[in-house]
Amino acid sequence: METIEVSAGKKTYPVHIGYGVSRSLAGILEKRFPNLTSIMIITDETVGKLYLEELKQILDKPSVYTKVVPAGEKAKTFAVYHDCLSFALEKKLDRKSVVLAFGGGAVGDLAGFVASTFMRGIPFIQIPTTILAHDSAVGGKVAINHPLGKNMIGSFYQPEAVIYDLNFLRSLPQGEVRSGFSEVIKHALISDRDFYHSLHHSIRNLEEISPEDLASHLSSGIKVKRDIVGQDEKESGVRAYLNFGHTLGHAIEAEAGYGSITHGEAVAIGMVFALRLSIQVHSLPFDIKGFENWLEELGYSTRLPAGLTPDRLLERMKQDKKSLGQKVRFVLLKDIGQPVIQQLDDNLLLDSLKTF
Ligand SMILES: NC(=O)c1ccc[n+]([C@@H]2O[C@H](COP(=O)([O-])OP(=O)(O)OC[C@H]3O[C@@H](n4cnc5c(N)ncnc54)[C@H](O)[C@@H]3O)[C@@H](O)[C@H]2O)c1
Ligand SMILES: O=C(O)C(=O)C[C@@H](O)[C@H](O)[C@H](O)COP(=O)(O)O
Ligand SMILES: [Zn+2]
Repeated sequence: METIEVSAGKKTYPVHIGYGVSRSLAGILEKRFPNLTSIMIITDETVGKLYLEELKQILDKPSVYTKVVPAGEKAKTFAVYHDCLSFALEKKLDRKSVVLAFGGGAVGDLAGFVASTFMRGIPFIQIPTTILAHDSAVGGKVAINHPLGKNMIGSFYQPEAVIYDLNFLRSLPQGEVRSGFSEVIKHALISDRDFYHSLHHSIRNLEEISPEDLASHLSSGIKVKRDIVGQDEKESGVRAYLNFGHTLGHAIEAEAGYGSITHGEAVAIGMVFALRLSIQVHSLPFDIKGFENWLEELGYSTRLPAGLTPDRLLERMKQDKKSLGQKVRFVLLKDIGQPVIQQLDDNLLLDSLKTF
């Protein structure tokens, strides 16, 4: 097991990562919350079926209530958010209660937003169960979607701890492995040439990553995130680098319909697009063809899904949270590990989308 300390704003919390770390949950709760009154687990239908009993046995406590929400992006809606708050009120949660976010990034984002707003904020713990959640469980961005844009309703609200038991990852379907790994690639591209090259050279098949290598890649990704969030909790500057690939990625998710393409697969397409722009605008020295071939070998699509038009995607990108005055701001790379944020002209974006 490894523990990575994350400092964000005034708060520092541990990320415990390793195979079997969830066994320490009861001890962590007792130590951190001596006056705990009740626990609300928020999980989704899939994770609930697979692992809820196991989690409850580890907790072995009275006053544990479970709210099961739909799997995937369907959880990140106003209706489900409302249901969770009603459930918390019905179960008489109070300010000494704790929310446990047990699932992937969708559950983590929803549960964190519930915790951040219930009684103006009660503590929560992230217990991530996907590869992607090495990213989503750390750093305190919590949100639900709006039909007009991804993660538009949310807050910055840090968890008390992240307990990342990699044993839960064993049941992930291949598409979710791929989705999650896209954020690992993102963390490598924005931070460190060696990290990126080690992924590129060693991974030819996502099904064949050894448990040790997986733990090491996830830990490296978390450290990239820790370093950035430690400098800029609320995205007034460098935190935007974590949005590499997301300007187009989020536009694709919203335009295609939330859940019709996974977050990571949309981000992979967004990264290819951002890298192509980086070559054009900053003469980024990068073998884009080699990168695209590698992604395709791993099963990613590197082009826009059918039916999405450049005009509509540009309109979506103008609604991105990084945009200012309807001017799209992109994260580009000057080199691997050297991200920059840059306003781009609408015509350049439209032309690039048309030929993408
Ligand atoms: N807050 C952040 O910083 C941040 C960062 C990245 C992504 N996100 C958000 O995270 C979400 C994507 O996260 P995700 O990919 O984890 O999605 P997810 O939570 O939707 O999980 C993906 C699918 O895998 C299933 N699943 C989860 N754990 C499983 C397991 N152990 N075994 C089998 N199936 C399992 C889920 O039921 C779901 O169907 C998006 O909404 C994205 O916007 C947030
Ligand atoms: O933590 C961040 O900051 C990120 O941008 C991480 C992203 O991977 C993640 O998808 C995040 O939810 C996007 O944030 P948003 O502010 O663009 O909604
Ligand atoms: Zn993301």
